[in-house]
Amino acid sequence: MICGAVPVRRPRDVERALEAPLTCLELRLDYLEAPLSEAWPVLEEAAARRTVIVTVRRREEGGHWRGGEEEREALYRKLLDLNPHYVDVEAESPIAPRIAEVKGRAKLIASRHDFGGTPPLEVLISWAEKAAALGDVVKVVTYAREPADGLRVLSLIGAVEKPVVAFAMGPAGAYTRIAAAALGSPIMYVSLGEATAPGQVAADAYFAALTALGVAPAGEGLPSLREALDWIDGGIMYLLRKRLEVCRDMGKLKKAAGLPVYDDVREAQVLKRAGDFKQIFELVVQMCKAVQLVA
Ligand SMILES: O=C1C[C@@](O)(C(=O)O)C[C@@H](O)[C@@H]1O
Repeated sequence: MICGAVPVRRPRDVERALEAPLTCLELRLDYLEAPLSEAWPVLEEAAARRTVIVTVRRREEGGHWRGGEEEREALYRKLLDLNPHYVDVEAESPIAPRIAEVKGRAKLIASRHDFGGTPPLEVLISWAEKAAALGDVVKVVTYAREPADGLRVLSLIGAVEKPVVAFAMGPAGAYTRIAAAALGSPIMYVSLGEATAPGQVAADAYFAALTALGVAPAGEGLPSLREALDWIDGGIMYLLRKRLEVCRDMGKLKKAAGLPVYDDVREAQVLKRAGDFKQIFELVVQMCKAVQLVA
């Protein structure tokens, strides 16, 4: 399940997230600035229309919560009135066992986040075991200082009885966001604009990567095929935005070197390579020339 991580400061943040072609949203209420009463209607709408994870991430684990623990627990208890599919609480926090008692039908994601690094494997396993004793789903997310750190975190997937979400944050851990999906991690987090963690990949980029690797959804029937199209369209839009960024950089270099924007020979090569997509690429080339002109 690919989950859009939403920093919920005000109702509009949730309204925008509901426009994304994602079936799952993580509502990060530790960011909340508006009164809860003002956000409540759209939170109810989100819980009715999407698979929703609610969480109020504490500061010690990279969250934006600035209040006290009593207030945080009260907010969690109120959020459970939304009947969310999941509630995510840090396994280490004193409130976790109490939330586990009152969670109702919501599944508890017992989580552990280390934004400072990635501990030795035995420590990671102890975190996963503690979380498995408390929650329905285990989540361990650390920061990779080097690529090898990610391998230790990924090894938690399948290491305990409960489903495990495990990957590493940061540039060195980026590959684990793909590998974890391939290894069967049940929930993966993507950004819908503002990332909620270092190394978090934009939804469209994630679609492109998983589709390219054959890890995109391939179910039966129209809904699954429509989801696959959403993923492919997202990947196409991501790569087109990337192409425009490269063209803007090219425009700056050409201007500095006194070179013309238009290069007919290069343009002919691109359109020849486009084959059956020549008409589409004629428009793409026009867009890319336009951004070079104003670079
Ligand atoms: O735990 C996670 C994963 C995450 O930290 C990430 O790295 O994408 C983003 C958080 O919002 C979420 O609660």
